Amino acid sequence: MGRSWGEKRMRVEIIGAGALGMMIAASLTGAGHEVRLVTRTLEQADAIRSKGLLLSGGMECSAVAGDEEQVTLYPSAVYAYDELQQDNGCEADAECVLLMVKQTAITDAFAAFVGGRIRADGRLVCFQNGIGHTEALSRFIPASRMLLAVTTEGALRHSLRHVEHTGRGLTWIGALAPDSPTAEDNFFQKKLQSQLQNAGFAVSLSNQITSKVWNKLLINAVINPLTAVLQVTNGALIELPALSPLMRSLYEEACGLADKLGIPIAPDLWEQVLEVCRLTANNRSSMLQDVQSRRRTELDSITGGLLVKARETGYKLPTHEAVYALVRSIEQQWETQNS
Ligand SMILES: NC(=O)C1=CN([C@@H]2O[C@H](COP(=O)(O)OP(=O)(O)OC[C@H]3O[C@@H](n4cnc5c(N)ncnc54)[C@H](OP(=O)(O)O)[C@@H]3O)[C@@H](O)[C@H]2O)C=CC1
Ligand SMILES: CC(C)(CO)C(=O)C(=O)O
Repeated sequence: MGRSWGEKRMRVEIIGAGALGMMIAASLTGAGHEVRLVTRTLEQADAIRSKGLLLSGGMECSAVAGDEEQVTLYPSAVYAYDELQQDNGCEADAECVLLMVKQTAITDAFAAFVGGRIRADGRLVCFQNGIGHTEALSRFIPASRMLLAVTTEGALRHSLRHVEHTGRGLTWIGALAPDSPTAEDNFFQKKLQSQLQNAGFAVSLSNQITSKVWNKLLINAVINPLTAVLQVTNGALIELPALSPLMRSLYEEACGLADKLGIPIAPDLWEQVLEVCRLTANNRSSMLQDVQSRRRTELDSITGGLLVKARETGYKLPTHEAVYALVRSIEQQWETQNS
């Protein structure tokens, strides 16, 4: 008899217990999956081990909460990165590793660590915004074992263990190397889709995930740097008439590059950019949050990712060059102060 992808719970390892990692870990735990969560610090691992994850928000359609406004959930295991670096008997036995760190955390040493966490028949699913990370990871993990996820779910971290699900969205998942998928590849994707759906997420599979990644990249490349430079919420961008031509230039330059690279962009993407500004009007973009917390932003994977592709193809992105220099200068101010 054939296997059914909905029939069995998954054993999942989530690396990165930030906003997205804690929210998805809590939701999968609530749906009965075996979740191992990997934090950066021992302090956070201890906090979650002793008091659990606190999930709030988004409860109206959550699979875990019923009528509660917040729930506490205990993942099956929690480890700090350093603990897993030591030989502590925690095998790389998850069928699926969900990577939920920011692009800025993906150094060669970290990519090698992630490679060591994937079992021989396991899969890595990368949730990062932007581009460039798969090149670093594929030095340690075969491309055939990597999937990309693009999500418009919103999550906000309030403390080491409290996360708020700030907005329900959609998630697309697809293979990094979509040509000639095996029966095993198809089975895995359908199982992951079914299990995430059963944890309350709206998930679609895509055999054009690169195009989805680029559509989200273009949205981020228009919104994020401008909010970071101007220190305004997403909604303010469409309230300031003088910004409109600048946003449009960023958008058109990036569309021209995608076209040159043969990557399909949704015909209504400009309307989507404006719609994201309207729907998330009061939100601070992730880049603005990073700037305000003096953390290194994902600039190099968003605007910088476009600039790398442009250089490789001899394409010019003057407006993105200018915006890159502005955000990078903001980062350099505090790098100089801290050195
Ligand atoms: N938040 C959201 O709503 C969405 C986020 N995304 C994307 O998802 C990715 C994650 O975003 P988000 O969750 O917001 O980011 P966060 O910064 O909230 O979370 C990233 C987490 O990774 C942890 N981390 C860093 N290095 C390591 C390490 N060596 N081992 C284990 N953990 C590590 C960080 O730990 P520490 O805090 O201790 O430094 C942090 O908790 C980003 O690429 C983002 O663009 C996409 C869509 C929506
Ligand atoms: C879509 C947007 C701009 C929402 O804030 C985002 O993805 C981000 O902040 O990184």
